Amino acid sequence: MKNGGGRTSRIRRRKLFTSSESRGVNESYKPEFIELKKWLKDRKFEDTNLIPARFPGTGRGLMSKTSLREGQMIISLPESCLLTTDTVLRSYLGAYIAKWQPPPSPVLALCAFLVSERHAGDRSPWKPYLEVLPKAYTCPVCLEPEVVNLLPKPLKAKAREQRTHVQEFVSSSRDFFSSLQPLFSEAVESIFSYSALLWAWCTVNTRAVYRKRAPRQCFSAEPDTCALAPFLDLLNHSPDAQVKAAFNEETRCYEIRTAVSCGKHKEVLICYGPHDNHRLLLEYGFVSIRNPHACVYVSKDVLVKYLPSTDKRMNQKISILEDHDFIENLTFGWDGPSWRLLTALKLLCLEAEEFVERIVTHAAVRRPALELLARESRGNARYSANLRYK
Ligand SMILES: C[S@@+](CC[C@H](N)C(=O)[O-])C[C@H]1O[C@@H](n2cnc3c(N)ncnc32)[C@H](O)[C@@H]1O
Repeated sequence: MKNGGGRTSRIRRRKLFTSSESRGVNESYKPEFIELKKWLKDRKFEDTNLIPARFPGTGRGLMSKTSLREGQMIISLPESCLLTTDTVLRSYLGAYIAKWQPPPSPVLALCAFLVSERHAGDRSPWKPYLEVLPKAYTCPVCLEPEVVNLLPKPLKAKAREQRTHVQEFVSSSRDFFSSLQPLFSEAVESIFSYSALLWAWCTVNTRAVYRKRAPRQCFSAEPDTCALAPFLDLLNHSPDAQVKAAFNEETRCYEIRTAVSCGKHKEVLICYGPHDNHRLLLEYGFVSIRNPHACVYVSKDVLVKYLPSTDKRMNQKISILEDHDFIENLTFGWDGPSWRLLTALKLLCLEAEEFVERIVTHAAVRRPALELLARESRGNARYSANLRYK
């Protein structure tokens, strides 16, 4: 078949891309969404202008039924719909958490509750929510080692760290799960299996909204900031989405308002944060094609490889950068090198005399010397960013 490369086929391709990106296929008729809507209504959630739909670019998300005005409330989810550590403490797990030593983390409590409720099946009051949760995830911890091996080096290292973290999270919680045995007729090992806990961990990590709770004695010192927000958690990410999202202490609802107007039948997106694609893949299992925060990580090996091998001070310079946490997260973005990368490069490129004068002989004031380099680099990074847009 001939591969069309002419002007007409380019225009056709472009049109297809634009229309398929904005048009979603309504999924609100699906039984699981009808059940979810009833469940939300029972908990005083008012109907919204949004419906579940599937989009070619982003997958399942929420679509506007009507056009939306700037500042319009699009979701107001009552506290009673949120799944938080309060929900867990009020449940049958509460007494077990309260007496367990050392205290479990807030995330462990949420994961244990999710696994236990999913195991309860039809008996779970959370069933309509559990039914719409993804069955599997695409975060690196879920990928086969051969796939992880194909990732760029710094990301590969972070993906392996994530796997180790989850494995430790599960193995260090085994005794806690054993303590829950009186609640179940089946063996807890089969209920709280690695795959069940991996699913729960990914559910919390890819879907939870930020809702800070004061520390409590029954939990470990890790911050308690995750809340699962049914329906609201169907919103996909766009780096340039403009919405305002926060828990309103007066209305006791998690509220989302548009910051700009939005057309009818468009996907409504929120911004998960100014994340680069490494972070999006690690935390959410996807990458964003036109990501203004996309960047390339520069490893220590690459830095050393392209600097003069004759520099006798290279090892000393590298260890100064390591000591001051300036060897990780060095990146090139759309605007050129980040100020961290510029700082590292400045230090590594200092001539012997200047290096001795500015850094070595002032060992006691090394931090301020580095800070000065960093400040100069911040200025340069901003300057190169401005140049790009002129
Ligand atoms: C809070 S959920 C959003 C709803 C989700 N799409 C669903 O079907 O349940 C976050 C997950 O949605 C997916 N996602 C969000 N934004 C995306 C995007 N721009 N492109 C592709 N997938 C996206 C990722 O799998 C991410 O982990």
